[in-house]
Amino acid sequence: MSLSQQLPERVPVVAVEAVSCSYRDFVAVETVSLSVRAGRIHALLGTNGAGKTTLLETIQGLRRPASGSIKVFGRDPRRHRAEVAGRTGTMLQESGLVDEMTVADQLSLWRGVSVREDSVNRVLELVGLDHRRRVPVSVLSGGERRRLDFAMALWGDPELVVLDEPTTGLDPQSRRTMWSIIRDLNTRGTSVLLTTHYLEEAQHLADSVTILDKGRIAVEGTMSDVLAAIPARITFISAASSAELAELRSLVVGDVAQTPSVDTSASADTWSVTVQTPRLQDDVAAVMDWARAHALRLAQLRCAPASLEEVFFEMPALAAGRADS
Ligand SMILES: Nc1ncnc2c1ncn2[C@@H]1O[C@H](COP(=O)(O)OP(=O)(O)OP(=O)(O)O)[C@@H](O)[C@H]1O
Repeated sequence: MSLSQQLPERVPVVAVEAVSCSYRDFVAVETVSLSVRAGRIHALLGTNGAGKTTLLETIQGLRRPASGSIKVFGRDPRRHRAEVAGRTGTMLQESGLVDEMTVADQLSLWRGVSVREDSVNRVLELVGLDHRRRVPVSVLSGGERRRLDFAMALWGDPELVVLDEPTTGLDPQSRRTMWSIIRDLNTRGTSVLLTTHYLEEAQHLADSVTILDKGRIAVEGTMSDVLAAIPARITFISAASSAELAELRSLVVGDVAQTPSVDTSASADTWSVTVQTPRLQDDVAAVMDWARAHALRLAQLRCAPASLEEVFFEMPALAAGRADS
């Protein structure tokens, strides 16, 4: 069990309260609060320039917030920089790799700098770079450099891992490998704070999420609550009559939209039907009962909760809802 797991559940590993950060008179982050609970993965998302990197750097004690409070492991990360850094593995967007060194020498150098013990072989195997150990860093591909950065962040099994766009530049297979390493870490109790522009990545990995827009929180909550803010969808193609579709409207909780089907394999007079619903399970049951009662075939039937991508595109409306509440 890691030390962060020993923190009482109510004490977050990272606690950011009403933090604002400025570059001279430009406010990059405005009264943002978030927390990373022990053993959980939190995703910090946002448009370009939303303030994610500024906030991550401030959480690591590299910048002083203009106002608000930050605690990491219950400590001020600026005043207790060495202690916090000793328990945190960090992967920033810009790495501090030395091009002239071999991959293995780079990690040996890291061993000398880090307060955590580990072996070069273990971390190279973990990130799938063991076959590149003798080549200079300068010849690594962009994706391989990211993996070496990742290896340094994982050095010595830190309690908290902070990842700033960890999979940018990785091919889809390497991205999946990194996801599985992050999931494994998390299963062992490591807490993770990550930023990413890949919404599928955040949805796949994170337990909770904060979405920033121009330095302010637009959306926040557990992943399931955030996804539940947008209606789920049931879609199908059917040759239902107008009367049958009218009946469907009366049976489901959600809204029913119908358009003439563009499915060339379907016969004429078929409809593409979309049910947008806040209660997916109830409405799936209602749709199936309705189809059975009328002996209707539902072609291309799909049921899916909202994706984080849809949440992202609905962000202005969701942010307005937050402001009103
Ligand atoms: N050193 C700096 N001086 C002045 N402004 C800065 C500085 N660094 C960042 N900014 C500005 O602060 C805002 C937030 O930048 P930040 O890098 O934190 O955003 P981000 O969300 O990480 O963006 P991206 O997704 O593009 O990496 C941006 O408008 C950026 O131009």
